[in-house]
Amino acid sequence: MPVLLPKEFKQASEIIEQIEHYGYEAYFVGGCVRDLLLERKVGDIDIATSAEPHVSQEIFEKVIPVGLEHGTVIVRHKHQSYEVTTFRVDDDYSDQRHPDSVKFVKTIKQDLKRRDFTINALAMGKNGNIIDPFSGKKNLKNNLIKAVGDASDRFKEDPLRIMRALRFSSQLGFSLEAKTLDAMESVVNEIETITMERIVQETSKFFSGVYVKNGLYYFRKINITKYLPILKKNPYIIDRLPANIKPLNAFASVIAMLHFIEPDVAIRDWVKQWKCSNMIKSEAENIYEALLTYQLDGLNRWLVYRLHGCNYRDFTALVNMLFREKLTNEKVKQIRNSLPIESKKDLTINGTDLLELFPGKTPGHWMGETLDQIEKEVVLGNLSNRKNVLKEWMKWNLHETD
Ligand SMILES: Nc1ccn([C@@H]2O[C@H](COP(=O)(O)OP(=O)(O)OP(=O)(O)O)[C@@H](O)[C@H]2O)c(=O)n1
Repeated sequence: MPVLLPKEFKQASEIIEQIEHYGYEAYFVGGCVRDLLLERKVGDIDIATSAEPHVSQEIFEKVIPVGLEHGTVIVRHKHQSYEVTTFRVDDDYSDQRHPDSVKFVKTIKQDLKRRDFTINALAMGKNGNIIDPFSGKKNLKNNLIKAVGDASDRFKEDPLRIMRALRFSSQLGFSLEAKTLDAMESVVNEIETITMERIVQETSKFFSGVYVKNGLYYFRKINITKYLPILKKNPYIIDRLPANIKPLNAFASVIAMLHFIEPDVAIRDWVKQWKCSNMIKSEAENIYEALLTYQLDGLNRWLVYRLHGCNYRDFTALVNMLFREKLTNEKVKQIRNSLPIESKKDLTINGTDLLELFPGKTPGHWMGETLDQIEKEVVLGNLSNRKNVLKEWMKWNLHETD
């Protein structure tokens, strides 16, 4: 029975129709078919075709040649982007892969054969008919992650697939088939050959999985910590993860959690060794600061004021995991909405006012420090954000000669 196509697939099927019109084959492939069959939210819609990239470039008006040597172009259609890739086999999935590692092949079946897991080796025609040479549908039904063909070969082609398997077990809650798991265990050391950027991407998806507890079971089982920076020297950190671990959306939150569990490993060391951006570093510090404040004082206005909005959800999850509380996102938002100011800029006084008030003083650190103090008092509700009130406060607390 063909699958009923949702709107986004119907629009994408216009691309398939167009390719077929020119006498070539084309199918939806990979994660989008898997997620459609699982009734999960579908991410990118990828298309595989017998047409070579130069043909796609001729067929479509808006084509971005993102990886011609690997057979990939992006087709823009009705304001959406679709990766269209020629049927191929690939012996090398690394970032620095050599163009010679890719060979174009004739059939969709050959293309599906080089893919990592049976649940990802599914193709679907424009009318929803499924092509499933490796029983991917059965494995989806049985919640099983099973490598296509020889598992060791699949993992040796791209050791990142070991992390992908763990990531799918965390996202989908699936089990790992015995031979697939054995193969992962026996080649797990090859993880060290992969660039940190790819490892971080997968680890981040791993910790955001709804079934992260399930994923962690396999993570521990294959001893992957032996081959990951920092964790190889401190494997106990993983054992100390909260038993009621919850999904975390951002990798910064994962770093904050790991640093909270083992404060001897600094956030800057995680960031350096896992080659993360400065943005991840500052968000990790922001969340960690909030966790420490919570541990000392509980949820207060100052904590919420300092915490970046993008971190609310993960902070709430971390509090519930690490302190076994029942904090809700709504509670945090409620406090945020009750704050008298959103940032220092909203204070009714500024540096110029300070200098006017104390003409004898020379500009310096005292100005920033005073404004910091006032900011905190206003946020905590101890001072009203009215110019005359703040001026009065300063007269009492600061002296001309200080
Ligand atoms: N190392 C890899 C990476 C990808 N693939 C294949 O390429 C498809 C697309 O890969 P990608 O977009 O990275 O992952 P998805 O499986 O689509 O999952 P998601 O989009 O959720 O990350 C996969 O389904 C799989 O068939 C593979 O065989 N080996």
